[in-house]
Amino acid sequence: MSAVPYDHKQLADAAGEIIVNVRELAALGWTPATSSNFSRRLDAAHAAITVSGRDKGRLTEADIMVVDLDGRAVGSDHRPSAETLLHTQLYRRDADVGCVLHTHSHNQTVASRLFAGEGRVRLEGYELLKAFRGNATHEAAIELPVLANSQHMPTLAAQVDTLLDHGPMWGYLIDGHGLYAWGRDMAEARRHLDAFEFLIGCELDLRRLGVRG
Ligand SMILES: CSCCC(=O)C(=O)COP(=O)(O)O
Ligand SMILES: [Zn+2]
Repeated sequence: MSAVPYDHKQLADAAGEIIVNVRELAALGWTPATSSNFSRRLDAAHAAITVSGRDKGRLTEADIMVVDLDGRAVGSDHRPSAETLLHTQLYRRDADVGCVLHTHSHNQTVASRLFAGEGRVRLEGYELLKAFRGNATHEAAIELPVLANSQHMPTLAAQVDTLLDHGPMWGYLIDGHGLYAWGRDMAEARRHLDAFEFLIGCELDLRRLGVRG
């Protein structure tokens, strides 16, 4: 058995994929001021995740580390993301989850404030709803939950667990904070993240135009 219980090639591949994708997200302005965190499953017991506090627009391999699914660092002295539990809970719960992306875009943050009272953003009537796994038609509605912010990750994780008990979902907002989105792999997680961002932007514009709200 090797000294570290995960495949180094898999880690290098995952780190490369995270770096390329997060660079794009940072260029869009979705990761301001070192915010946001990103992870990819490595195997049944490990995930690669961003080191806490790093500038997500300038990630290198040294900014990606390995955690077990209890969020403990594996083979590294660095501190994993302060929000690691919100990643590992999804990997633990569903073997199909392969990638978790968390961003703090302007739209996500404004929408989280605007819709916190309702506890959700209802997304309905958009062709782009087909971007979400399992949604074959624009006629289906998606409810994007908005959770109260907390610095206590077990509190947030417990709320997410309760939501997931009620059916599949691909993301949630945290009030005044940002968006979590996930998928089977990086491509699917990106598609979900991009679709949420676009649809949230549409809902905000409709309110600015006085069409809704
Ligand atoms: C400066 S952003 C505050 C923490 C946060 O919300 C975040 O997404 C980044 O935390 P991390 O520990 O993953 O760098
Ligand atoms: Zn955050």
